[in-house]
Amino acid sequence: MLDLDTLWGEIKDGFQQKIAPTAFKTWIASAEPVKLTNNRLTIKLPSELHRDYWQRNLTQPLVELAYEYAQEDIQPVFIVADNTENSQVSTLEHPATASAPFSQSAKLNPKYTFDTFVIGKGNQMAHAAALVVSEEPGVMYNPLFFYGGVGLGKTHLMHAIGNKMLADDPNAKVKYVTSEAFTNDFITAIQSKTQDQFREEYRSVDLLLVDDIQFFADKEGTQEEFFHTFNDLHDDGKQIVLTSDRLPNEIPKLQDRLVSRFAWGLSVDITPPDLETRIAILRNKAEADNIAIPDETLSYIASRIDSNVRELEGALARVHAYSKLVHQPITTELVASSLKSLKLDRRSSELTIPLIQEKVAKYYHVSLTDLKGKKRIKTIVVPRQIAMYLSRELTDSSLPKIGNEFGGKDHTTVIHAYDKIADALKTDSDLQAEITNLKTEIER
Ligand SMILES: Nc1ncnc2c1ncn2[C@@H]1O[C@H](COP(=O)(O)OP(=O)(O)OP(=O)(O)O)[C@@H](O)[C@H]1O
Repeated sequence: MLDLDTLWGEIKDGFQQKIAPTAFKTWIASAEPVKLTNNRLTIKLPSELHRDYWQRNLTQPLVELAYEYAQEDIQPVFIVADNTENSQVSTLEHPATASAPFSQSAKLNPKYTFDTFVIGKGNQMAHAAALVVSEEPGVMYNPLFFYGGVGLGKTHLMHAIGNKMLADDPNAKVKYVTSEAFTNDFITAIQSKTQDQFREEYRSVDLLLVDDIQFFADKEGTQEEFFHTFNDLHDDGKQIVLTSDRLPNEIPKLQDRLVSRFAWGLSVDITPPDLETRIAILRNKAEADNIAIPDETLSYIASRIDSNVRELEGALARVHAYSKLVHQPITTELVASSLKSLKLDRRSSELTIPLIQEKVAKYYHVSLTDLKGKKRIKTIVVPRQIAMYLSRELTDSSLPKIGNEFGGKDHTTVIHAYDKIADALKTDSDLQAEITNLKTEIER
């Protein structure tokens, strides 16, 4: 009589011999055997994307492995765990085309690989999609669109795709840009009349990675150019990967035709890591940087910092620096005092009103002059009030000083702005999220 656990154990062992560790971690370790009746093996998978991958690539090996062990024909049945409501899959297929030998132009961070990425609930699907795309670029999910809050690993995954593709084929042409760099390149091309070179550069790649495309908002000309770049690459079956802090249809002033094209592939969100994942990320990082730190102290840091991974890594680096400074090993007490004192130092010395103004202006796509000016248009007034609010929250500056920094406004204007935002924050969840994002950006 075949027993579920033993059979699954054998199948897992078999896969471990057959496929690479990253693939094993992504596809096999995340699968859960549920039952075995009449030689039908029910397997629960974390998402539809995982199910598609199993059906396409792993079913046959599974049947063979099961037969090797049990001498029986086992038929797998896949069910999907119910946690994929945020993802939109469309299965437009495009044949992959052979890549030409181009010179490499990617500026990828070599540390951002699949191996150094910790998989958790909030990023499991994004990670799996990234792996599929790196293995078969231009075939399944094109474009692949990652969205989510700051510092959650979107850029990391994007680079991991590029790094994997180059490891598999060093001649592949991979280009990584932020949307701002794309815009700047485009403007330079117009100014220097080198549009042809610009097009050649962007339309001859095998993989185009564009980070933070929310900054395309309002830039008509750039969007037009990007539309054509996108079409050319997509028509040629070249892979495009995009990231943004929100879904395409939530990006203000993003042309409808871009929004609809971005929906052709797969959009997948990344949500903040849970406690276990945060601890695992910290442990990996501590090991990679040779930092000796007890488990309970790792848990303490992970429980204190829950917003984003960049902050988590920053905290570990600060604690490490502090322990060297005071010549003491890292303990929970040391961490508590170092996080506290460093936070206070930072508050008084680095957080200035101009820094807050710069970040707020960038976030809402308004100019610094307008932010500090007198225009009464809503799209400028609200960011101005938010910048005043944050100046009062995050610095020790007096009301008159804040008013002064905003083009010589009266302190009553600052009080009014502060109250308005504080009031709206009680009920407006969008505003709450924006303020949280901004604080993270400012305190980064
Ligand atoms: N799951 C993870 N495992 C390991 N490291 C991670 C993970 N998620 C994020 N990181 C690390 O956190 C840092 C921030 O990640 P990243 O820059 O990719 O964030 P992002 O989502 O692109 O943020 P932004 O919107 O600000 O561009 C990086 O150093 C990255 O390596």
